[in-house]
Amino acid sequence: MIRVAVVGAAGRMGSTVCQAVEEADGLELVARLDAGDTISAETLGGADVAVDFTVPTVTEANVRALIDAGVDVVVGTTGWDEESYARVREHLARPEAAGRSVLIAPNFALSAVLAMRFAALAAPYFESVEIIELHHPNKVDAPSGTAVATAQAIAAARAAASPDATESDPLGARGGLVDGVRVHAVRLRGLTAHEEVLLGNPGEQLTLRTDSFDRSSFMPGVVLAVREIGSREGLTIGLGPLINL
Ligand SMILES: NC(=O)C1=CN([C@@H]2O[C@H](COP(=O)(O)OP(=O)(O)OC[C@H]3O[C@@H](n4cnc5c(N)ncnc54)[C@H](OP(=O)(O)O)[C@@H]3O)[C@@H](O)[C@H]2O)C=CC1
Ligand SMILES: O=C(O)C1=N[C@H](C(=O)O)C[C@H](O)C1
Repeated sequence: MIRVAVVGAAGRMGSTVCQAVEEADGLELVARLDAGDTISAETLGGADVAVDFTVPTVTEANVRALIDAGVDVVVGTTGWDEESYARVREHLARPEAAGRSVLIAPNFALSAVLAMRFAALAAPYFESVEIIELHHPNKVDAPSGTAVATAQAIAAARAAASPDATESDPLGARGGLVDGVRVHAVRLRGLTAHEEVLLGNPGEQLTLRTDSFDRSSFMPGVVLAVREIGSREGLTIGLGPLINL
């Protein structure tokens, strides 16, 4: 039995994860922590693994506290970058953290993980590429962590910038640049989590689209990560390595 604590347990994702853990074979939910709770071996209730779905401003501090409390950590919270990954690697490399492992994934939905991979595969074959991410209006960060990861994967796969003759854009209507890739964020009531990658060539377009209509879409990936994290070492980024992608 893998004992699981959920941090951010009262949130949209945290509460869904609590339910998924309770329903999963071989997992036992032993602690629900949220804002205002202290992270310690005692409050984690004997957990082997903690799952963090909180907010970008606190997740790194939570991960350090969870490592110090002696648990492996699965993180879905966004807001990570190369510097914060490096700090977690350093924290894990200390002798006191021997045996501890952390997985941080911007998106646990299979359709999104595959869309990111497909976008990187397609990117070198197209002149233009732009990303549109669309989310519920309660989301606190933009662009989405998934859009950032998608743009980074595209930029790593192709050297060329998309052609763009825009000379005047006082309102920033052309979106933000992530590693040279344009990202546009939509916030709309009724949406959950969606992303389109538009790839254009003369006379043709490839559109890759992933839709999470419901937070249940993230649960198989979260449960897989909880089951696998104990057999991994150090920091794993993304769900890809767990599904041979
Ligand atoms: N990787 C993935 O597949 C997915 C990632 N996400 C990401 O997960 C994160 C959470 O999203 P969502 O559930 O919608 O957000 P919510 O705002 O619904 O949930 C966040 C929860 O964390 C709590 N919280 C705030 N600070 C702390 C703290 N210091 N310690 C413990 N809990 C705290 C909040 O409490 P309070 O409201 O009282 O502040 C809230 O209950 C976001 O970064 C989102 O982008 C979302 C979906 C999928
Ligand atoms: O806040 C959300 O809802 C989501 N956040 C993640 C992100 O920023 O990419 C994953 C998914 O898009 C849902």
